[in-house]
Amino acid sequence: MNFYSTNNPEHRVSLKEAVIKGLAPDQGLYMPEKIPTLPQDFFDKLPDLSFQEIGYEVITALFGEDLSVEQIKELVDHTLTFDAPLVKIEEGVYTLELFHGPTLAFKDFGARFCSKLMSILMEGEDRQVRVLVATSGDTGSAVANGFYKVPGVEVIILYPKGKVSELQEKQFTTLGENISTLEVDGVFDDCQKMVKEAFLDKELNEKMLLTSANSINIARWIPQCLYYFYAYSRLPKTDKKLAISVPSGNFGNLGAGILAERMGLPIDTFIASTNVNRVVPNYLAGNPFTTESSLQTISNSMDVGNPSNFYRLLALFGNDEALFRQKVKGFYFDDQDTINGMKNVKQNSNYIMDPHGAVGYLGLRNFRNISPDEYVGIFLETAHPGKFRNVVEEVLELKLELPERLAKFLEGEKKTIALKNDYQEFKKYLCN
Ligand SMILES: Cc1ncc(COP(=O)(O)O)c(C=O)c1O
Ligand SMILES: N[C@@H](CCOP(=O)(O)O)C(=O)O
Repeated sequence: MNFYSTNNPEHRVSLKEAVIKGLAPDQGLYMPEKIPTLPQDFFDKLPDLSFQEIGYEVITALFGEDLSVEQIKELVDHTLTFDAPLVKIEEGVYTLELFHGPTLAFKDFGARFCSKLMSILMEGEDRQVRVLVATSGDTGSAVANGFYKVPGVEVIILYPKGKVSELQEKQFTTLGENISTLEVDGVFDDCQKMVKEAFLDKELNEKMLLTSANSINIARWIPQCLYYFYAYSRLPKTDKKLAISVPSGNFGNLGAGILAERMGLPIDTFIASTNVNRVVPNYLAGNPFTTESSLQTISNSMDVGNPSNFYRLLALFGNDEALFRQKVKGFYFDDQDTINGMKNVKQNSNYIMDPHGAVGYLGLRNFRNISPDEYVGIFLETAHPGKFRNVVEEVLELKLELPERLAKFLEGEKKTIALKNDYQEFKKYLCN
């Protein structure tokens, strides 16, 4: 299958080119030229399939023309090595825990898939690839982990100084080897802008092979649709309509959910839940889409004012804005709302949410307040609360037990390079 650019549907490239380039030359995002619909018998048998079996079928439908059966099996088996349990929080409300992977965040699914797919596509080539990543916290750690010590790959992570949690920072600045990190004097959107500029810099691209492991890259974005199928498969049988709330920043995760729905998964409504970086909820409320400088919040990984995936969301609805606004509802919450949500759920359900999951929970609660009996809802819990332990411990007045694989990062020594918020400085770094 070929992939087109959201900026120009005539511009089409192969799977390999879309993955290796990451971003289209016209700055558009690559999209599958056709979205396959899965057959009804796949949906009928979903509850009986394992996560991996679901993965084989979905990935075959999307990449079956380009990859062999063995390659698809290798990819899915490498990605789905941990579970994503669906946990009941209260009547009609479930959370899908996406934090059981190596770095305890949902990005682990996409990062593992991306690194394996790149190695499959680059097999037999002796070119060195440089993977550039902009992160507000979790992408950096997941990608660093997913590509750690992978031969022929160098990863360079840009992150905003002082705006990621202590544990997130430790997870990507302490590894060394093929992972380098740049601490940028700016916000996440500045990091993202510099990375995108590098992909479009002709001079730079003549000297080196650059690619992305952010959700702009289809190899990071598409596999995120797998756990929506899995969530649906594990939901107790119900006649109610399904609403899924996605705590969002760069909107790759929500986009992957919409992709699953376009492939036939019966999700009635999506809820785009954000912190005060509310450009998408503003748009969904009927305003024109505008970007803003990002604001710092306690759900820091969602502090994005210029979400990369906005035009991909629109493309998934055939650029039909009315349909987009009908299918996706937006809500935003400030830090005090988030704190109250975390406290209420701990008190009423004895469940500890991280601040991002809490924003997802609140979006679902607001939506269900409108018509509670019609819907069953799932909100995505996108990171382990321990990654944001300072916030969680203070809000809930408790001491969190850190999983061992998280605690061990605290022992490592942070190694990073300070970088001005200036593209020329970044380019100089890359050329040295
Ligand atoms: C914990 C957490 N929740 C939510 C998000 C938002 O996801 P997306 O950027 O796909 O909207 C992120 C960052 O991507 C994250 O790290
Ligand atoms: N919230 C993200 C920002 C980058 O998102 P991505 O999905 O486009 O990689 C982060 O955790 O870094």
